[in-house]
Amino acid sequence: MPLPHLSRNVKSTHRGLQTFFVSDTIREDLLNRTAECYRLPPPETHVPLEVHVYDNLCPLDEPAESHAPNKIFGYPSTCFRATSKKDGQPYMLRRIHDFRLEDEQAMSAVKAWQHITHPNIVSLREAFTTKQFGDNSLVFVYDFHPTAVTLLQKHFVQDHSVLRPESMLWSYIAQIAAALDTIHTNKLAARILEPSKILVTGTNRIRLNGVSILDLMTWTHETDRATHAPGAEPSANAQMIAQLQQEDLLHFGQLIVSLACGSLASLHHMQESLDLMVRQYSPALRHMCMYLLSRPSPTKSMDDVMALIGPRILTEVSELHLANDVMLQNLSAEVENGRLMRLITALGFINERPVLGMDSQWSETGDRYILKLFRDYVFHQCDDQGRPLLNFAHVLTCMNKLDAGIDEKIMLTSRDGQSCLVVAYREIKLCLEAALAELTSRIPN
Ligand SMILES: Nc1ncnc2c1ncn2[C@@H]1O[C@H](COP(=O)(O)OP(=O)(O)OP(=O)(O)O)[C@@H](O)[C@H]1O
Repeated sequence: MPLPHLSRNVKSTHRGLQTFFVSDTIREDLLNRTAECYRLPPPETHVPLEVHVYDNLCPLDEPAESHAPNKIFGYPSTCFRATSKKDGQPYMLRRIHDFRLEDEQAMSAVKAWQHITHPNIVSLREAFTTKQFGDNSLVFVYDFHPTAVTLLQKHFVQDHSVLRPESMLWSYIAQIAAALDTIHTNKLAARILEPSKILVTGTNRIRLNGVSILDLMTWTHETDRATHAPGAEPSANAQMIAQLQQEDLLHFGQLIVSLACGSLASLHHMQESLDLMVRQYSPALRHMCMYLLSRPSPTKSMDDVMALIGPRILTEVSELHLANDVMLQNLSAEVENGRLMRLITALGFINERPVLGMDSQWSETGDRYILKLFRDYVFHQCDDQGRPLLNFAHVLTCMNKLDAGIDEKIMLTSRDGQSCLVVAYREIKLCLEAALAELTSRIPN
């Protein structure tokens, strides 16, 4: 019988430990993510103890001397990781400083975004106003993606242009297009497609960050008031959305050009940048950018963009399936380990238990004696010279066989070497179940 997650052609003693566990890269990534969720703020950081239903605030931005207005929002903005007191989960709080929301009705602008769940959009949870920062602040709450960096941090911090692999660009394009398609279908516009407002996690997974902020902020400004006001012409709002969607397509094109040329300055000399793209990339990529950068028109839409991406979406889908297979493989190894952990715990409950009821010999007698010898057989093996053998593969193989309760027999020897027992894993499994049942029956109600 093939044992779970053990290769059939390799001797158990020759298999590396990594066969039995989640891969080092994935483990390290997950550990870093967990650490990031619990990272403490640097000493002397002044943050409120709690804001609305969130506490444990930890700043995510670099410490700044002063809070200059953010270029995108027009107001200073700072980001925090914080823990929700409602569900204990970490969230990302974006505070817009010193922003007075004139009309609570403006909050309706975030409602439409709260319903959007998309793998390439950072989900918006809620927005609220607060005085807990000592001013009138507006706060947007998003999902927290530990260890995320922005596209700006990942691709534009160096002071020289670096060309990007085309496959990576198409992957970004497919993901951004998927996000925009959902946004536009929901009669909304992203409005912000800036490298500093796109998050990257893992290898190349990206998410649009900061959705809804401009919708809410401009709602309170005179420009939007008329279109959102009760009784306003519905077509006025639809027109405005259509215009903002066209701007999304332009910004999308600019983003690709700057990524392809490896510099934000490339947008200041567009013709030169497009010429560079002709030399370095496929005609399809340039064609895509030309379409996105073309003059807005009622017929220009995400549908056409999707058609232009065409077969490259299949590459993206295949890559995702492959990544999913790897994850599933890693997950199954960990599920096996969880199962074995339960068996080892059961042995721990029984072995060396000093007393059960009035019986001080319980763990040394009957079925339990076999379990004690089995424990020695699994964990306390020595070589000919009596030196300890720490063979993980042996432990896992034994525990897998015990779990399966197979008929294979093994020889168990007492510590003094005076007695030997030949028992099948099936019998050891029965002993374990019986001893555990006896322990369970003693648990007070
Ligand atoms: N939802 C999130 N989950 C995890 N980290 C986030 C999230 N949103 C932002 N961050 C991190 O917080 C930091 C600040 O984000 P922000 O959007 O302010 O970027 P920025 O580069 O400081 O841009 P700006 O100059 O516009 O303030 C970034 O390092 C970013 O990676």
